[in-house]
Amino acid sequence: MAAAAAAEVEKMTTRKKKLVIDTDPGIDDAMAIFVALRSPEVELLGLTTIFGNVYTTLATRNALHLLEAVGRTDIPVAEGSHKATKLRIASFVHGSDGLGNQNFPPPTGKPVDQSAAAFLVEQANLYPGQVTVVALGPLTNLALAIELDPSFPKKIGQIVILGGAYSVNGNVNPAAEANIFGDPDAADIVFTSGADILAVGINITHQVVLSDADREKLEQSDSKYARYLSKILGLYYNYHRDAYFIEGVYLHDPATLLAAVDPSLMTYTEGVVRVQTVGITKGLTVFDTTKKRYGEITAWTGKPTVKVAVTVDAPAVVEMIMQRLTTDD
Ligand SMILES: O=c1[nH]cnc2c1ncn2[C@@H]1O[C@H](CO)[C@@H](O)[C@H]1O
Repeated sequence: MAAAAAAEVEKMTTRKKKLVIDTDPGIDDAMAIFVALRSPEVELLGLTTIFGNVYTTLATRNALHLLEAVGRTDIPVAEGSHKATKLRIASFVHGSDGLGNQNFPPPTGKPVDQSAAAFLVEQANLYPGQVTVVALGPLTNLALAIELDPSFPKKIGQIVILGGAYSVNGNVNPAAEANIFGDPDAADIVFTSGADILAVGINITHQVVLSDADREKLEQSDSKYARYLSKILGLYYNYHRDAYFIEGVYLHDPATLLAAVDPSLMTYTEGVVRVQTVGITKGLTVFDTTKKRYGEITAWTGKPTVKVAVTVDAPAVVEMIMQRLTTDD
């Protein structure tokens, strides 16, 4: 009996985290996908695609291409929604092909015959409470999954969101961060859905910088992941130099992926997040720390709380990313 219990404990502690990455690849998305593939703690169930850095069709093509580039065609790709209210594509950050204007040949594989939202609902039903979705683009697919199955928020294990700018300016405009701005209505649905949510904003990811020295190390590494990334990083570096006046690039997506793998890399505070969906502050994430009892009912009152990252061990995150990308399987 004791042995059986011990075996069960062993199974629990060695069980890999089941992840689905909802992604708009994207240069830092490529890094995040590769870090996931190099993470022994992770079982990658699939990729779902979304517009943002590129249109959804290209996101699907790039997701398939990235998996082919590193020999992981065993991982399914489900294509996501093509539409938000108004599409804004960040080709100025990632290039018109989304992968540093390298114009790679088209992938040979195809997405599964199922929408991203249906794939997400299916995985949540297959492994209730065990699937973590790492959402690296606008939250349209997740909002559609909730529409498809209102019990999705309770069945999904956790949703780790790269999205929002908490007490700092946005990166689209002073109000809004790109992923939330991409579909603010979807974001508000997801944030107030009651799912177990961990949000990582650009107040965190702007602390996680890949320096020029790190880039050189990547270039010197002969891991297939580092070799691939070295090809596509140039444009992303140029963008950061021009837009942010920094030598280095922000590791938004891989940092968020690692928060899903090891939440102890960040600290969090809990409260209610609502998203502004109209006007000049469209896409603004407004966080109520629930520290004050307001005199009247507000749009935040009684809404489910989420965890928002407030600090990050940035050197540890960068080191983990570098370690995983500069070694091979
Ligand atoms: O200046 C920008 N405008 C639009 N998108 C950006 C910018 N910088 C980075 N990203 C992309 O949006 C997410 C983080 O907000 C990341 O996925 C990043 O690749």
